[in-house]
Amino acid sequence: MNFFLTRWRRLRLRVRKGMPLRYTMMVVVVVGVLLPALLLLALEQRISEKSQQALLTQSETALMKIGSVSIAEPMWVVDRVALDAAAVRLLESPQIVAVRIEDGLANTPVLERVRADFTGDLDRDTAGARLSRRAQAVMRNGESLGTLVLWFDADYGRGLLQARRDQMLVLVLLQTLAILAVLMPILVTRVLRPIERLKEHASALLEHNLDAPAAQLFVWRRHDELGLLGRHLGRVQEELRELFMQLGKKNAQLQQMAFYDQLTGLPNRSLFIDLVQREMLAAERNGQHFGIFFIDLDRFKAVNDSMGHAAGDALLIEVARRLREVLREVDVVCRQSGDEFLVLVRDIDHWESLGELAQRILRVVEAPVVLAQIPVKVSASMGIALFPEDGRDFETLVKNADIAVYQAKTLGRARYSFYHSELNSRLLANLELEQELAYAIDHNQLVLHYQPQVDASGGQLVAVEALVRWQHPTRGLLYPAQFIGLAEESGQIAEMGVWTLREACRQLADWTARGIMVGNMAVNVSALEFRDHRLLDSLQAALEASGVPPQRLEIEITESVLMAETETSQRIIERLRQIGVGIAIDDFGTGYSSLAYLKRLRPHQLKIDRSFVNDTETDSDSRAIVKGVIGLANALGLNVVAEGVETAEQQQFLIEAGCHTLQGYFIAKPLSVDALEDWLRKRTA
Ligand SMILES: Nc1nc2c(ncn2[C@@H]2O[C@H](COP(=O)(O)O[C@H]3[C@@H](O)[C@H](n4cnc5c(=O)[nH]c(N)nc54)O[C@@H]3COP(=O)(O)O)[C@@H](O)[C@H]2O)c(=O)[nH]1
Repeated sequence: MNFFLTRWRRLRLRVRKGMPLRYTMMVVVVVGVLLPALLLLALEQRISEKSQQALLTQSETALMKIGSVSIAEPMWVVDRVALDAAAVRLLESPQIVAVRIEDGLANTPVLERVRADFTGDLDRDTAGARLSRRAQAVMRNGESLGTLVLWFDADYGRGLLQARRDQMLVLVLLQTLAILAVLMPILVTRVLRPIERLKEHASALLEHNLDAPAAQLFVWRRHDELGLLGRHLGRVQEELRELFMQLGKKNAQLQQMAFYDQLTGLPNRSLFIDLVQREMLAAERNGQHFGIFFIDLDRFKAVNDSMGHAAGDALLIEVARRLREVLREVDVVCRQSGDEFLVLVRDIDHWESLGELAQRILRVVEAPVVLAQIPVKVSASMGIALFPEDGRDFETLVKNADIAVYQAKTLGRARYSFYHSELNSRLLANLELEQELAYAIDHNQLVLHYQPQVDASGGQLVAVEALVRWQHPTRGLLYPAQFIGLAEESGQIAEMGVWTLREACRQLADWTARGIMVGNMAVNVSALEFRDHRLLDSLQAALEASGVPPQRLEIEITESVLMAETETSQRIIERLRQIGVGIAIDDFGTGYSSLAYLKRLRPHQLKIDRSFVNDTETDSDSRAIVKGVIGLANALGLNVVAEGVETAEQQQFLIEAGCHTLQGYFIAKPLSVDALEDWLRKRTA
């Protein structure tokens, strides 16, 4: 029961949701054929029932008549054998169940015959309307001989009707099946299948599966409504395919723009982040490692500035090509920004392999690139961070790789460096110091110490060199080595230089005003400051503000300034000479000393580097170099200062070699203003 209930519910649900067309059609055909036929059948049954009832009544009347006529003669002659035979003959009629002949003669027994297959009771069944009883007088020549009683089977008529209904039902079913057999194939081929195809076609369109076979192969030749619909769908499909093709192209373009660098064609940072994050998930799952290389081109800005942006672009394109070439298929390189590239190095078997790959990258980058027909050599500095050791998220990994780049640059560029946490703390400390330096410049935490330079022959003070110190509130007195590099990197060196010039000139003016004779004032100017045309303005402002004559100011520049001589530095040197400010070449002999620039720039003084002075006691080569520099300076009419004089022997050697000026701890260390004044007082005392 439950089974049928569930089926019925399911069917109702299906019907409510919408039965497949095939079933609907079958139901329509079956119901459409079967229902009228059944109605007709029912009607016909009703009519037949009525007409048959009349026929049966007539037939019963006729049987009564025939029966009474057939028994009249045997009754007259009182032939009981013939009478019995007549009763038996009457029973042969299927309508008659029992026959009773009641003779009118006294003492003549009633003759009753019942059909052999009848098992009921005549009186009871008559009362129950299963039998109908009819009686008729038997007449002969107007005289009543007795009574004939017949019992008729009431079910006989119903049986006939039932048999007829069954036959009709079979006919109706056969007719329905015949109609189904003829109609259904026609409906299937002409309606259902085309609709099915249309449905598949529309579904394929809906799923954007424009190359699905249903959408591709079906050609509609019919000219009816379905054919028209099919052809329309075909056209829609064509138009959609065209539209999707265009959309696909546009999408690809957008993807290219959103995820790839337009200049180099490499993945951009967004795509790279995505790939690295996926790699992290996979690596975490499988317990693997991978590396992030941060590549920064060295002196790319110089190429851009000197050769133009087109050359800079060409260089980046070429570097990107080389990186792609040198990396394995599984690795991913992206352009992060400007001259910075990031590489995701997958499937690392051992750390050494990372170093080897980094080395290969450095080599390919260093191969000369021809830009505007000039072969240009660039190098790269690289930082390497490892997952998961150096970071478990993208930002940390890249930040640490960047810190390692900083380390590689600090170590002299054109190399790679692995990140380690110590680097991070050093960088953080530097960053902190960098921020504090800005505050220090504005809040008078910088001080100048002055180191005396004395005449070699007479020992008189001829100049002092101003050397900057940082009186740090918590770290104590900091020396230039601890913050000049930072100031140069952060650009704060320019501001610091302005302050130094102003303070040195102010102090010189103060000493002069107080009658303290220190000679000239030497101020160090870094290579970076020298490339900034604002140096001249601040220098002139310092001279004007203090009233110090330009001839009493000496600017110390290193050989590196002259080596990287730019238009600006050339102009500055030229202008300094015009103003009358002295130029001293610091650390002379340590760089690529060129006689050509000495001739061109005509500095007024050379300062022999203290490494040569230190070695004069032990190394004959150093002695020869010192003598050579002194000879050269004499020949060019330049003053020579020996720096780093630490012993009496060194001083003696330098005096004998003909050096003009001496500076070093043996004479005096760099001194604060008060200490210098004390030192002077003691000398004159
Ligand atoms: N742009 C600027 N650079 C500056 C400024 N002040 C200093 N500097 C640069 O820092 C360098 C280091 O300076 P400092 O630590 O002050 O060292 C000087 C002397 O202390 C040291 N010196 C002098 N005599 C001796 C000696 O006998 N032995 C020895 N071991 N060291 C000695 O030499 C430094 C001065 O040398 P130099 O400049 O070559 O004359 C300094 O070199 C500058 O480059 C600044 O204000 N601006």
